[in-house]
Amino acid sequence: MYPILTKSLITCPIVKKGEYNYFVHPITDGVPDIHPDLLREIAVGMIRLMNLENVKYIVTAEAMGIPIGTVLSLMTDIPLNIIRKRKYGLPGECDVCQVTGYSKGEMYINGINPGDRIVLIDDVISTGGTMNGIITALQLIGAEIVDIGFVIKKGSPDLILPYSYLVSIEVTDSVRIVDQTT
Ligand SMILES: O=P(O)(O)OC[C@H]1O[C@H](OP(=O)(O)OP(=O)(O)O)[C@H](O)[C@@H]1O
Ligand SMILES: Nc1nc2[nH]cnc2c(=O)[nH]1
Repeated sequence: MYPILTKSLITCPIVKKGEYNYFVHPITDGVPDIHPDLLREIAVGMIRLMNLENVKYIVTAEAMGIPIGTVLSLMTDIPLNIIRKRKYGLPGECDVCQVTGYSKGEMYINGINPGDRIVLIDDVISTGGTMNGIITALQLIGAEIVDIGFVIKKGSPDLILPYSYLVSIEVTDSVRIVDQTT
């Protein structure tokens, strides 16, 4: 179903971050480079998969949600809202606590208002820590989360809302494809 994405995953390197098996891939790291045919395959797949009806923003997290979010925005004409790792101190700025399998930090939401219909997208979900923090903050703001989509599901994340993905993987000393959406 996603031949370019699956081939790129099977061949990508793994590095250790402590005990965490971290796969290094064009879409999740920009390394070694991002090919347009891979971006196109992913964007078409995500547009087919997601409900984008009357959506005000495609919302994604800095940094690696940005390439996919940009392509989706260009293809759908829906504006992109980026949750940043930089604090601006603007009125209404909302803090997000981010915990992943290998890092902890803060992210900041600007420009989303109560009642806004939004979709959330990201390159990968692993523990679900990043997206659960984002969902909780957006629910506090009062945004309407219409749909959530990832390119890659790694392992068995625990997310507080339903979501879809293109390809599911397990990562040990290599990447194994578990399933793909059709
Ligand atoms: O489900 P989780 O365990 O939370 O992991 C998923 C998050 O990890 C990556 O971001 P990262 O914080 O590495 O930042 P980057 O996009 O700047 O590389 C990825 O872009 C997701 O946002
Ligand atoms: N590139 C990359 N990003 C991640 N985000 C969460 N887990 C991973 C991983 O294994 N690789």
